[in-house]
Amino acid sequence: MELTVVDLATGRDPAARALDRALAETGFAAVRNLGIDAGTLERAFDEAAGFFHADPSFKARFAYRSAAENFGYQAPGEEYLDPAGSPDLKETLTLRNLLHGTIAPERWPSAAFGAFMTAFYRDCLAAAYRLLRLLATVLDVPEDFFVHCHRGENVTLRLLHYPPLPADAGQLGAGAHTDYGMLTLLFQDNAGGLEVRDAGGTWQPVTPVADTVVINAGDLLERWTNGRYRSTWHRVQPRSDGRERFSIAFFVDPDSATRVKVLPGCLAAGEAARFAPITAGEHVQERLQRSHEAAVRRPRP
Ligand SMILES: O=C(O)CCC(=O)C(=O)O
Ligand SMILES: [Fe+2]
Repeated sequence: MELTVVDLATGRDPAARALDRALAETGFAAVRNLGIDAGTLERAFDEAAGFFHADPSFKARFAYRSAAENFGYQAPGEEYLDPAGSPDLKETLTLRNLLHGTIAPERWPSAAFGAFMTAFYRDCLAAAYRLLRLLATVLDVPEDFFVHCHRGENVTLRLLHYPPLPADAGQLGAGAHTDYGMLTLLFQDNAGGLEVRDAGGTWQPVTPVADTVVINAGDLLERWTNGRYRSTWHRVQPRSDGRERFSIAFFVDPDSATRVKVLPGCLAAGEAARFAPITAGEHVQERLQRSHEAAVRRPRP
């Protein structure tokens, strides 16, 4: 499946219209000229490779402690993005809420790594704000409506590594899931493996498009728009060809206290809201807990 390309260099209104169409049709888009420097992105992948290729005992020093904190390293088999399925084969370093001075120095593999990732996170958030402002124009809310409720408390940078394991029947690199929040930015190498479930229920491999960033709508954006934008199911196939895969996800999730209620502009006259209002923090925590508790409830296969 070729994702619709949304080029931010085409100007505000054309870009907003293209973004609206892509999110309404598939929930996914490939964004060009998002404003992330190519050299910075390359370094982010290099830093991720350096970390994931380190000794398991080193990585374990930065272990993920709880879904409430949502920060730290998880080895392959620790997370179930599909809580009803097998554990994911990926390993991850999750970096949440980097701009508010809450991260203790010992939680970082090194001070330089922490400084770089914090700067990269800031760049990603600025890029995400450009998209949030475009969405505000199409959804007929004040320009900073979404920016104001994404100050960063739940905004999360996540480094992912899919090791080159032999194919393992029934077990995925990342299990089938929808994303929990507003939007996700996904940077990937050219290894492929990402699949999106189309409207007919068929899994479609997503062809990587050079110099674009994949974005997708999450559950809360689906709720805000009364389903106009779909929080589309996706998954990642395991690496079975001896190659490894790296990706970097940036989850743009609303601050916990945000009340997510269907926007009036997304309801036609007389149309009922399909979703009850919900608090963002509760939804995101509930989804995080489920994907992590599966590992506690069930023995490893
Ligand atoms: O690694 C990828 O390409 C996708 C990962 C993903 O969907 C997620 O972490 O939510
Ligand atoms: Fe995802």
